[in-house]
Parts: sequence; structure tokens; C-alpha cells
Amino acid sequence: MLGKQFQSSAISQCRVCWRLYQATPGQMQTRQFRVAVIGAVGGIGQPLSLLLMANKLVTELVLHDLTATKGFGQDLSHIDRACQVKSFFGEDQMKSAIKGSDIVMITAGMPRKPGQTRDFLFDTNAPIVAKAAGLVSQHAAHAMVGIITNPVNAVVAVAAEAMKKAGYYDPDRLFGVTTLDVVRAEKFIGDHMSIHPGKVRIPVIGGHAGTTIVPIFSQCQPPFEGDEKCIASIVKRIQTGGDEVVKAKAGQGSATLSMAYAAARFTNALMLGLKGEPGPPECAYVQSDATEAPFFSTPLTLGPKGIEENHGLPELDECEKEQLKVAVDALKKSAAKGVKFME
Ligand SMILES: NC(=O)C1=CN([C@@H]2O[C@H](COP(=O)(O)OP(=O)(O)OC[C@H]3O[C@@H](n4cnc5c(N)ncnc54)[C@H](O)[C@@H]3O)[C@@H](O)[C@H]2O)C=CC1
Ligand SMILES: O=C([O-])CC(=O)C(=O)O
Repeated sequence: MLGKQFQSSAISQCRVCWRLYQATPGQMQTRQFRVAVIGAVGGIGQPLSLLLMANKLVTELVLHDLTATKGFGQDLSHIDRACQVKSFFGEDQMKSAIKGSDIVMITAGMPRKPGQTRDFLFDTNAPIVAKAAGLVSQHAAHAMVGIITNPVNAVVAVAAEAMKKAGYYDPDRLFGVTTLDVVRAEKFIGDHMSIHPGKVRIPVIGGHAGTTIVPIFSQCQPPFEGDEKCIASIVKRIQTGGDEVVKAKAGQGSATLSMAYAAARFTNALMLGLKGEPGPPECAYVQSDATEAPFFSTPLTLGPKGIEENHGLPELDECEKEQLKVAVDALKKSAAKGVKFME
């Protein structure tokens, strides 16, 4: 059952974010954060870094990529925010970028092209995630880690195994970032119901690929207005939102701007949790016993130690229960693939 907090705090969400971005230097909070973006020069990395730079809670923004980050860092450092920018590049400097960070957002890796599945990216992206996660374990053990790199359903398990091997793994601090599915759900539902998408709250559970993405319309706030056919068509659009963008970009990559927005929202939620002032629950793909899948996305309240409360499975209607079964079967396989890769 979803907590009341999940539903009632929806409307204040936008206002909270807006205040965070707009606060003047005189209103600065004391607890501020070093956030590292791994893959900072990429399609997601650049706009994500810009959005983080504009967040008053970020006082140190660390950029890392395989390619040179210096010019990009110099560019960002002219923005009139009280945030220091540090630039690192190359395999050797990943450790320095990660060391001492409060939050590490990993967006390094290949995006897909039309006709490819997210799973197609596994062989290329799994070693990148394994390396970054291992370095977090060794040099920023208490950092919150957000994994954006696809395929999220499998590489989060890779990260967990890499951290265990490197000596320190805290399941409450490792998150597969599925916020874009929530953002899409809020947008598509808001447009359908002719209300501001920021007023929509809906848990999107499961994973981050096709039918593993399970939006729970029965728990939508305000209650969804539309028949079963209409729900089925919006569910489909949320599940294939990524494909829609990949197709439209026609070989020029996948979602970047909407993803950066979603990742900035999730990073902000992590920082509010670290400050002990959690916002509304956010869904993320984490180690979980909510289902038989070892990793599963459900609404989480975030706190100073990461997951403060996993709200577990929301109440589901019969149709959502069927969707859940399909998702769990696929997610078990994805997690097993990640674990096998690290054996
Ligand atoms: N979780 C989600 O909802 C979403 C995930 N994605 C995924 O995010 C990833 C990144 O996407 P884009 O930014 O569009 O790709 P991109 O190709 O534009 O950028 C990736 C960046 O990673 C860097 N990189 C590669 N290997 C690296 C390493 N070992 N260390 C540091 N940096 C490294 C590249 O140099 C590049 O700058 C992809 O895997 C994509 O599928 C994309 C959209 C949504
Ligand atoms: O579709 C992709 O490859 C990128 C992604 O994960 C999304 O947009 O949801």
C-alpha cells in the first residue's frame, strides 16, 4: 500500500524543485554536496551537469569522461553559481573524480540505435559500469550511486557484484535510475487529463525496458480518467517512450534532454534525503525483496543513508498483477545476466 505521503506531497514537488533552483546565495543551506557525473561530456552528461550546476545544493560538480572535459568544465565554471567545477578525463582519472563524492551519477556508455534493444548495449556498457562501481566502493564507499547507463535492468546487478568484489557494497546506496519512466508517465497522463503534469503522481514499478516498466494506473493521483483501452494505450507509450525517441533521432542516439531532467530530479531527491529532509518518494531500481526479482523499482523514501523506506509494491488491480508477473520473469533473467558477467 502506498503511503499517504507519496500521494499528498505530489503537488508540492514542483514548488520544492523550483525553490531549490531559485534560492539566492543568502538562502544557502549548510549541507551541500560534491556530485560526480561519469560520462559528463555525453548527450545526457552535458545537460545533466548544467542542471546540477543550477542546483544550489551542489557546491562541487565533478566532471569525468573518457574524452577531455576541460573546455566543457571551463564553460560551466563561468555560470554565476556558488559551485566549483572540477574536470577529469581518461581511465586513470576516474578514481580522482569519484574520490570523496557524495553522489556519483553514472551515465557513461553507449546509447542505442534504431533496431537495437537496450540489452544489445550490455557487452559494451557492463565493463564501464563495473569499473566505476568498483572505484566507488574503494574510494567513495558512502556515496549514493545512480546508474543511468543501459541496460539498467542488468547493469545494476553488475554494479552490485563489482562493489562486493571491491570490498564494500551497501544496497541502500545503489540505484538504477528509472525516473524517466515516471516523468513520461506524469507527462502523458497530464496531457491526457488536461492537467499540469507536475500535479500527477503515479508509481512506475519494475525495471527500465519494455514490459518490465509497469505504471500503476490504479494508484494514479488524481485518479486517472479513462477506460481500459485508453490506459492500455498510455501504458504502451510509457513502455516504448525510449523507442519513440530513438526512432525520431534516427541514429543520433537516444533520449538525452528528458533523461538529464529526470536524472537531475533524482539527484535532487538524493540530496534532500542526505540532508534529512526527504521529498516525496521516488521510484528507483534497487535491491529488493518486494518480488522474486533481486532488483526491482518501487517507491522509496530517501534519507541520509540512502533508502530510508522501501514502500514496496503498491496495491495492484488484476491487469497490473498480470503485468507484474511478466516484468518479474524478465527482471530475474536480467539480474542473473549481470551476476554471471561478474563471476
Ligand atoms: N536510465 C535511463 O532512463 C536512460 C539511460 N540512457 C543510457 O545512458 C547512456 C548514455 O547515453 P548518452 O549520454 O546519450 O550517450 P553518449 O554516447 O552521448 O555519451 C556517453 C558518454 O560516456 C562516455 N564514456 C564512455 N565510456 C566511458 C568510460 N569508461 N568512462 C567515462 N566516460 C565514458 C563517452 O565518452 C560519452 O561522452 C546510454 O547507455 C543510454 O542507453 C539513456 C536514456 C535514458
Ligand atoms: O531507449 C533508450 O535506449 C534510452 C532509454 O532508456 C529511454 O529513453 O528510456
